[in-house]
Amino acid sequence: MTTIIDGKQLAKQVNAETKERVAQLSQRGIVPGLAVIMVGEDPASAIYVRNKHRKATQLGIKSVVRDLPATITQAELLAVVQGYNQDPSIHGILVQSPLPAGLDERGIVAAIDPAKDVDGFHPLNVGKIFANLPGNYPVSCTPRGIMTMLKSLNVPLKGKHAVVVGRSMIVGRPMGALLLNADMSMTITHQYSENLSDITKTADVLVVATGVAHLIKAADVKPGAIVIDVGMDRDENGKLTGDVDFDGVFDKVSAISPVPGGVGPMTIATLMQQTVDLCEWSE
Ligand SMILES: Nc1nc(=O)c2c([nH]1)NC[C@@H]1CN(c3ccc(C(=O)N[C@@H](CCC(=O)O)C(=O)O)cc3)C=[N+]21
Repeated sequence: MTTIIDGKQLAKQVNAETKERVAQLSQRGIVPGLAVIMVGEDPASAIYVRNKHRKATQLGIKSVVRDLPATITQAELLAVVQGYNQDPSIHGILVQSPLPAGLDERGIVAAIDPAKDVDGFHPLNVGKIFANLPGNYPVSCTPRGIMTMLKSLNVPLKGKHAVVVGRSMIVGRPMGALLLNADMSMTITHQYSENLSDITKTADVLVVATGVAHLIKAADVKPGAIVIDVGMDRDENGKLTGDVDFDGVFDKVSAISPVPGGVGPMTIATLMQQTVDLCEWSE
């Protein structure tokens, strides 16, 4: 029996908890605030931003979407970020990625107040997670959501082998850090890894975030493995699909997250959760 890790259902549970926490805060006259900065007109980004805005509003979070032209200069964008840094009604700031060419995304992210860095992309917060420092700080939402998914399975992770395919700053690297912090053995692989299949076949937990549709097939997974698919790819018919050949690996693994309905909804739920975290931590 293979468990389908239902990210949509789990996201509903997380969102219900978030909504309850927002209600508790409102009794003290506090409203968590999220500012989403979107530069240019990337259509995919526009949809994501709209979804985030809708979810935040549903949960009682104040959501501000700032649409800026692709022609904005680095200095002007920095000034917008600094405005939200100074704004006490805003607890989380997110700069939708990717930024148009010509803007230095790293420089913009580094200008966000680390205490308002709801994406967990600021180098200070990235450093903390890699150092496994105790205390309260934001963590990249997709990996944090994936940890929530893994915990929902109620299987021990300690001492097991986690393999992450992909080494991005947003998913692969922080994912590896969280799995390591959960006392797993941890391997990060990437596009230059030799004998990738030999490595993925040793994974008790396999997290795949490459952007290559159906890269991982049945021959690449260990029997009984837990597989998390972070892919957001399009198949030949333009349909959303993952980095894992879901149908092919299904019978071989113990648990797998689908695309859509897996990691995506959990990323948004975690973003909302972390907005409320930042608000509570600022009190
Ligand atoms: N600063 C920043 N922070 C982000 O968190 C961020 C970003 N930039 N840039 C773009 C990516 C992408 N991302 C997604 C979130 C949810 C779904 C999601 O909910 N997907 C649904 C389906 C969506 C569909 O059908 O197209 C699902 O997987 O079921 C997808 C993608 C957040 N991102």
